[in-house]
Amino acid sequence: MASKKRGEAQLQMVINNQSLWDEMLLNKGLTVIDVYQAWCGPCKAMQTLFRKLKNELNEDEILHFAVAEADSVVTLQPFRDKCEPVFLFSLDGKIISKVKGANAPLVNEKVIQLINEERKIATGEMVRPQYHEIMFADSDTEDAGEGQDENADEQYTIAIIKPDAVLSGKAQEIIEKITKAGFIVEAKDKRRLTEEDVRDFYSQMADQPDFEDFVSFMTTGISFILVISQGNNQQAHFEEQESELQTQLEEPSEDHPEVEDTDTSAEIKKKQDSLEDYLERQHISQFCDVEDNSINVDKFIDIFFPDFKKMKSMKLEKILALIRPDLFKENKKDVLEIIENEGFKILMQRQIVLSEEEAQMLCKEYENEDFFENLIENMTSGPSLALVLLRDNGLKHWKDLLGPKFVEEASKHDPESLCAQFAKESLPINQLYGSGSLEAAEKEIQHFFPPQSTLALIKPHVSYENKDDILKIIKEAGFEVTHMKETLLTQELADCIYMSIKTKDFYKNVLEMLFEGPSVIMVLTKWNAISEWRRLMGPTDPEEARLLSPDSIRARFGMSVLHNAVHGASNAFMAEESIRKLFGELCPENPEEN
Ligand SMILES: Nc1ncnc2c1ncn2[C@@H]1O[C@H](COP(=O)(O)OP(=O)(O)OP(=O)(O)O)[C@@H](O)[C@H]1O
Repeated sequence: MASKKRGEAQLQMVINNQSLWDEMLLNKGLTVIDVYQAWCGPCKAMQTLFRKLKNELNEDEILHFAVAEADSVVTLQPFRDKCEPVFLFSLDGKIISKVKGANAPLVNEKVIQLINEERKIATGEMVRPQYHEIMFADSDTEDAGEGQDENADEQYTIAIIKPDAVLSGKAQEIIEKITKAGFIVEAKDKRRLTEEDVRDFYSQMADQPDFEDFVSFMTTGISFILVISQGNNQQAHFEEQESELQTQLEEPSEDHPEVEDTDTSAEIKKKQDSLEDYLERQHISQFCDVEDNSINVDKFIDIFFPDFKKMKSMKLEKILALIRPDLFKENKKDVLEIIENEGFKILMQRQIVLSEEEAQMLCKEYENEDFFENLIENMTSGPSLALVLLRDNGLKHWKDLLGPKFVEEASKHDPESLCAQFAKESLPINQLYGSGSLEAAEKEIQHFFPPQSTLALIKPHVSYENKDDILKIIKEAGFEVTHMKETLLTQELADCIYMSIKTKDFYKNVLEMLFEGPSVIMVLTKWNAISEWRRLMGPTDPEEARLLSPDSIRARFGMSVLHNAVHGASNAFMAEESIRKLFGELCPENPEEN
């Protein structure tokens, strides 16, 4: 599609959406992918190496090269906004290795080694190794150079919250404490443990006299089983914990008799690293048992979460969620808080009174129920809140959180589910809705949040110094930078962008300002993009912006009415006209209504 990439197309396939990414994974043999950012483009320097490898190895069947824009592919989300190029190696449908930075010798060596292996596998000289898929950690602190199998780096702990804590409603509190301390709950399940599970997990206690009683206690009720990782932000909690521990040192109590005066900062640091120690300090270790021996952890992950590795590699999923009218009216804040605490990012939200058709579409599964008519009436009676949620494994997590569809079942078997917690008399079903599948989610999001494109411009006076800051703000606001180029505008282009002020006295000043240097011209896409971008820009006059909208771009980077940092199309007609003029046939038309 983008003509600037036409010259590269022969060497590198262009991946600019998730389905092309998924298709690429089906490539036979090895694919080397240059993951790039829209504003800096693919790594030109490495293309020389790729061309050389392509010619010298002469293995077009099993050696492919690709460029993938981090912003357009959901899987590549962890690489967004990173300045350094990243090269991924895809083999046999898995990303098995990663090289950070334009490290030509390392990439060269890896390609040659992997192609040699492929050749041997093809001739039967060697068996295909079990490749481990690497995880894409969103971390700036990883070493530059070769990325490793990040699975090997992940240290997991299994925690079991016992039935008595679940029964007394303490489980959620414990999980909240753990996450607040900076640990990450990677997977969570509620289940009644079998006798075999308990004997296996607690095998070290098997010779204790009351072990049989313990087994029967553990198997009588529901436990919570968690896979926990350390998380990068634990350091942020370190100071808090350190001061807590220092207080304990200063005021020894019966609860902490073992803490000695000689406890140093290093010792404290060691303590904050262990979940077990943390639970002990919080006096909740009697409710939650921990296993952190890596061999056992691996074994129990396979037993309790057979899909865990698959789940980890599933990456981010976008779903549509809906808070039905009664719940929206009464408990909107509580629900939104839970959504955020559960690690969902709210990408878009919109208050909407559903049409009858829309209500029927979302309630199709109940169409044969007695209460269907009542349900549709209820759903169209007032505003609902539609949300686009993003999270690792989002579809399943949202379903688990909602719990059963019917209130009766939820209250009986899953009282902690949102269905039970937020039940209302008006409906026998869950007050919250979630997409049934990823395919349904895509359609529903498209329906409720149709994407719109607008033209945006970073004016010359800030295009050099503040471009990156402004782009960061744009991305954080959820815009997709669909197209971008840096150019010195001609009068013809300026006339098109500013057609509505061409007759104004100050237009000559506007032209002068535009000719001061290159502008960054972009197509920004998201739901409601035209008005959202104008809101993000702020009022025309930066002085007014600083008063009325201090976080806006013009408030932060504008100097005067003329030098006010950014421009945005005022309406759909202007957006379409100027996009067509500046980017030609590249951009699809906006939907009728947005
Ligand atoms: N009185 C003025 N004197 C000088 N320049 C002005 C004046 N009014 C507007 N401008 C400039 O002309 C641009 C276009 O004016 P318009 O009235 O369309 O404002 P806007 O819609 O807020 O801004 P934009 O169209 O750039 O997004 C403004 O961004 C500003 O730089």
